[in-house]
Amino acid sequence: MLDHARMRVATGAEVAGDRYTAETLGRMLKSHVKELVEEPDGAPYFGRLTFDGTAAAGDHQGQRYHIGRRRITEEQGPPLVIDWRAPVSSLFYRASPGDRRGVAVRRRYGWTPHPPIRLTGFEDEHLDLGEQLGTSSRLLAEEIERPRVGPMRDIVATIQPEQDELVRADLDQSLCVQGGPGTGKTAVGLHRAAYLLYAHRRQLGRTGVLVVGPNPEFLRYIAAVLPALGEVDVQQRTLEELLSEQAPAATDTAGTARLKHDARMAQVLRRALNSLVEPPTDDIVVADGSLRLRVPAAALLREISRIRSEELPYGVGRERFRTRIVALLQRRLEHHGESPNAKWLDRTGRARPVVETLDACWPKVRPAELLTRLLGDATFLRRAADGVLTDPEQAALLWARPPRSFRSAKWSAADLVLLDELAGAIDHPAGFGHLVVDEAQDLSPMQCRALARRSRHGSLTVLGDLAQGTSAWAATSWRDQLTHLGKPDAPVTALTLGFRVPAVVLAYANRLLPVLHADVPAARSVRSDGKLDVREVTDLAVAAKDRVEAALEQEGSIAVIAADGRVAELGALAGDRVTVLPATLAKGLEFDHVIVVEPAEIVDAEPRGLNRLYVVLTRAVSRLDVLHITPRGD
Ligand SMILES: Nc1ncnc2c1ncn2[C@@H]1O[C@H](COP(=O)(O)OP(=O)(O)OP(=O)(O)O)[C@@H](O)[C@H]1O
Repeated sequence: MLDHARMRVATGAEVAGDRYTAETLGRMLKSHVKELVEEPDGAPYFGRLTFDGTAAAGDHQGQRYHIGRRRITEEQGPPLVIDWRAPVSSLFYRASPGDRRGVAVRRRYGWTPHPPIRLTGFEDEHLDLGEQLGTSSRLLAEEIERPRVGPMRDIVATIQPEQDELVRADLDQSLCVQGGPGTGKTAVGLHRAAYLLYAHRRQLGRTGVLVVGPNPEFLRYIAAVLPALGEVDVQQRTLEELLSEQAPAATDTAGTARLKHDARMAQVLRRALNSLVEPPTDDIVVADGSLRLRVPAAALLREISRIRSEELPYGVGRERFRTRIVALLQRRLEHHGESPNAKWLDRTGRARPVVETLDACWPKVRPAELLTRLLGDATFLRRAADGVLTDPEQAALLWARPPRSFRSAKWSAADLVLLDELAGAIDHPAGFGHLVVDEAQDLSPMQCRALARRSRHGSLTVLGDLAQGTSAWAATSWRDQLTHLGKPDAPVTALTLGFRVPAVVLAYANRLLPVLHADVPAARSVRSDGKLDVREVTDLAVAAKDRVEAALEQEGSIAVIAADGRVAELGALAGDRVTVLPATLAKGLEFDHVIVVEPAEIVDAEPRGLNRLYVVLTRAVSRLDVLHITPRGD
């Protein structure tokens, strides 16, 4: 393919007609070559389907196809390798002896994990003879047991049938995946993004796909998956990055933050906005040549109430009001036997009396301006919050020392969410065609609304685990969370097969489940390997050092995870393969060997500390060491 593409660059330059066409064509061909050259050095294919000659095989009777990350073609003839996302490839993931649709043999290929890429073996399933390996596939086991070095990898070669169903769900289908630790939620979400881009390239090229993750560390870990699948145009952001370019410059107390994240705040903000709309005090009079066109205040008031009943975004309402005023003036003009043109309409919309009425009755407003007023002016807040927030709640919202102007206001993280709500109530933000939301159990109702606004005309893939909820507002029901996300009817599917955490480690962590206040099915591991070592020690730092040294004798990544307050003291253990990680940043990550230092401290550090511990204990791919001084039951 590369040779052909290069040749085309050469001939293209010679044969193209005028200079402009030649240049455009040349650029196009060159970027194609660049794309091919930059293709990550991966296995050219990972699977093969052999169809039988029966009618069930349909168009594929007697055919044999190789399946890979990308389609590979020669200049002519059928493709040598079919894209894993093509319709026929779904049989590679889903065909079974009971429902084989003409597939006689499924073959999986194994390759060396690093360049130079060499084929190491293959594995056949004769579906026509009733063979099915399922999760006992040796190549699947090798793939999931392979040491984790560097960033997260794609799973195209081993996507499981229940994962594939989620990956290939229709674009207009929003869905929610409740999955225990390591069941592949993140992997499914990323592969779904890649699949949707393949199946709806044009539509999504226009509207965009966005992946939202909990923090920058997590995004760095997953960043390479989509590019490895050839998709470089997906935006991957934290919610904070999505909502605001500014970083928070103030902090709220826990209680105030919680209140600001409460869904009732949306109502308060909406009421504050609406309270800016005032009835007109005077008629509008516009001079037009010798005519004086008048619209009575009563008519203006009627228009205002009509527009308000439509519940448009505030800014759209203001423009609608302008249009209606102009229409009323136009009617007066026509009354005098004149018919106005577009220029007249435009000019009148900007005429001083019209703008004055508009500014008086439906003033322009900036989110920061309004929020400053709301948090700084007890009377204004009371008007907006009366009957929605209690008196103590209102008092908790008010700034102790209001800033001089909205320009010098210092916003907390929660304030930035409120500002986004206001911006969205003034004018709808641009949305995405599809949004993948990871760790969605941790989103507050107000954060959910921010995402709902951005997917009004698109669909959502919502991923999470109620048992791993650690925020103060963590969800306890997916139905409620989906309602805040604007997709109340999205089906919730559970994934329970764990691909990361070995059975012995998962069984240990799952003992926490009954106290996590989450009604979720326990995950069970497909991995029987792995090691768990729980030790009572006398000196945590010395013990941690000792465990790190032992861990370094084996292959793979190592993480020392401790309560945030203890991390500094362990910092010196960090090294080439060793990460020292505060418990609050462990979410979504994975390491071959995890050393947890003093679980009791992790639990005590925050209100949902037990859930945090559950997250921390389930980061291990192969080995988990738990070091503790404090005896705590088990
Ligand atoms: N079908 C599969 N084949 C091979 N590996 C898989 C498969 N599904 C998931 N994995 C691997 O299992 C690990 C866990 O997957 P992932 O991080 O997507 O799980 P998760 O459900 O998001 O976990 P958590 O909730 O703990 O963050 C990853 O390394 C992923 O590549």
